[in-house]
Formats: sequence, structure tokens, C-alpha cells
Amino acid sequence: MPPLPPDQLIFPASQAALLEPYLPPLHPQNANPVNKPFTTLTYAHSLDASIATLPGVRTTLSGPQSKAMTHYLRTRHDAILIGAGTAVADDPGLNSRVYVHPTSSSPSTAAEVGVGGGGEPPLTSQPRPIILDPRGRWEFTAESKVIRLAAAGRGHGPWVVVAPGTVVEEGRREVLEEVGGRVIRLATGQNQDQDRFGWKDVLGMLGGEGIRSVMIEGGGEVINSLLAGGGDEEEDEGLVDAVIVTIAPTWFGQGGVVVSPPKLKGGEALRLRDVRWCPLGEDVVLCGRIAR
Ligand SMILES: NC(=O)C1=CN([C@@H]2O[C@H](COP(=O)(O)OP(=O)(O)OC[C@H]3O[C@@H](n4cnc5c(N)ncnc54)[C@H](O)[C@@H]3O)[C@@H](O)[C@H]2O)C=CC1
Ligand SMILES: Nc1nc(O)c(N)c(N[C@@H]2O[C@H](COP(=O)(O)O)[C@@H](O)[C@H]2O)n1
Repeated sequence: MPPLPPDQLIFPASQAALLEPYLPPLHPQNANPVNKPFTTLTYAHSLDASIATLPGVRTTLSGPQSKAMTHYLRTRHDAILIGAGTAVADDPGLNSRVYVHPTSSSPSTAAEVGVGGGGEPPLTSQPRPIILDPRGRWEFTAESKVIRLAAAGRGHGPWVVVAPGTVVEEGRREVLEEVGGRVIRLATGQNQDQDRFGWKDVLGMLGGEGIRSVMIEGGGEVINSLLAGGGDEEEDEGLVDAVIVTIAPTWFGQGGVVVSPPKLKGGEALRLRDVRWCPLGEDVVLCGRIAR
């Protein structure tokens, strides 16, 4: 029996069951376009609400169990979305390396954990990486981790969403297309902000492309603008279906990338309802839905 790959993560089915009420439907009806995909906001932060110690610095917050949880979430969504700042800072992989084990948390061989999701082709449970990059800040190459994983058949090629006027060099576009990725053009400029897409537009575009569920991982600008409804009060109604946040027992101190959205109109607090707290190793995972 083959041993587990060295970067393998294991997530017990018992813990997956606790998350299920907050996840998109397991067996969606079909792959037809939808108005808006099921949208999960998910990230890890410190006790002082930092998602990175400093701007531009890749920072580990999640312990092994909550990291496996995040990778499980990746298998449960059609797409995973980040902003250009995160792509530049982290060179992320944005694939899933988890296997869900029915009983034990420490299997040792591939046969024990049912590698490939119980016989499915591996790519069916991988999310499509989406990078919001209106101005083309992310200078990806064939060596970027997400491209290498796609080339190795361990993930999908990324979709890079740029503004209509942004130049993407031919060679770069080819790098994407060779691994099944593509450049998507979407108008910016709502709210006079040329560096941002409207969230309704982003989610509508993804729905039109057949994406039925998306997990939004970050970074700071993306999370804060999503929680603020993209700055457009009309937009925030129903943008986010579920929130799953890992809280790590550490303080980073001032100067980090902090989740702290602008105040809502009238100064009301933004709050979660239907809350569930799940301890995972030394972290705790908070699940909820945005109260309206
Ligand atoms: N702990 C965690 O769970 C995570 C931490 N991070 C960290 O976050 C940091 C990066 O965060 P940021 O610099 O804030 O960059 P970011 O990843 O939020 O990207 C911001 C960029 O996204 C683009 N964008 C397009 N449409 C947008 C919209 N509607 N709203 C907001 N941005 C939009 C803009 O070009 C903007 O400059 C990194 O250090 C990374 O390590 C990132 C993801 C998860
Ligand atoms: N859940 C979570 N915990 C952390 O500690 C993190 N640093 C992140 N970061 C997010 O995961 C991406 C990296 O993913 P790969 O392991 O390279 O696939 C990173 O870009 C952030 O989106 N998340």
C-alpha cells in the first residue's frame, strides 16, 4: 500500500459533520449558471484580529487541525478567491491536500484514507482559484505555486480577473492557458474606485461561469470590503452566506493586516447569528451567518 504523500492533511469526518450546516449543498442540482454562488467568507486571525504580522508577509496562524479544516473547505467549494495582495505576498497553492477519514485521525497509508476522494478523479474535488487583480499587480510565471500545482494535475488553472483596460502580456496569458486558467475582464470603478470590483459584479460573473460556491480567503482589503458590502449599502444584503473563522491563540501586536471593516451606516454593529464554536487543536473555529 502506498504511504501518504508528505504534505498530506487528514480531517476526521466527525469534525466535518459539525461544519456541514454552514457549507454549500453537497449535491447541487446541476451546473447551470446561478445568479450568485453560495459564498463562504473564511480566514484565520490572531487574538488582535491580524491575518498577517505585517503587510505583505505570509504568516502561519492555523495549527495542523484547523489547516486541515481549511483544506476540507476547499474541497467543498467550486472556487477559492483571493485578492492580488495575497497572491503577491503569499505565492499560494490554493489547492486542497486533505483526505477525510471516516474514523481515525491518524491513518498511515493511502489505502486507509481512500486517496482521491474514494475513487473520484482528483481534480473533481479541487476548487478553481480566482485572483482579483484589476491592475495586473500579480506577476505570475510558470514557477508560481498555483501554476505549478495545476501543471502537475494537483489543482485547477487560476482565473485572473482584471479590469478591461489592463494589459496582460501574451506570454503571461499563455502561461495561464497552458494549465487551463484564463484572464477574465470585469468592469471596475463602482464607487469611483478604479482598483476594486463591485462584489455583486464579481459574484454575478462567477455564477454566470457555472461556479455554484466560492470561499473567499482574503486578504485584508478583500475581507474588509466584503464585510462592508463593497462600500455600496445596496450591495451588502445577502452577499455572504456563511462565515468560518479560525482564531489562533496569539497576539501579533500593532502593524499587522487587520480585519476591521468600516462602520455600517448608522454605526450599527455587524454580528453573526446561528453561531457554533468548534475547538480544533489549539485553535477555535467560529461558524456563523451574518445577522440581518
Ligand atoms: N490569515 C489568513 O487567513 C489570510 C491572510 N492573508 C494575508 O493578507 C495579506 C494581504 O492582504 P491585502 O494586502 O489587504 O491584500 P488583498 O489580498 O486583500 O488584495 C487587495 C487587492 O485586491 C484587489 N481587489 C479587487 N477587487 C476588490 C474588492 N472588491 N475589494 C478589495 N480588493 C479588491 C485590489 O487590487 C486590491 O489592491 C497577506 O499578508 C496575506 O498573507 C490573506 C488571506 C488569508
Ligand atoms: N486558514 C488559513 N490559515 C493560515 O494560517 C493562513 N496563513 C491562511 N492563509 C491563506 O491560505 C493561503 C495559502 O494557501 P496554500 O497553503 O499555499 O495553498 C494564503 O494565500 C491565504 O489565502 N489561511
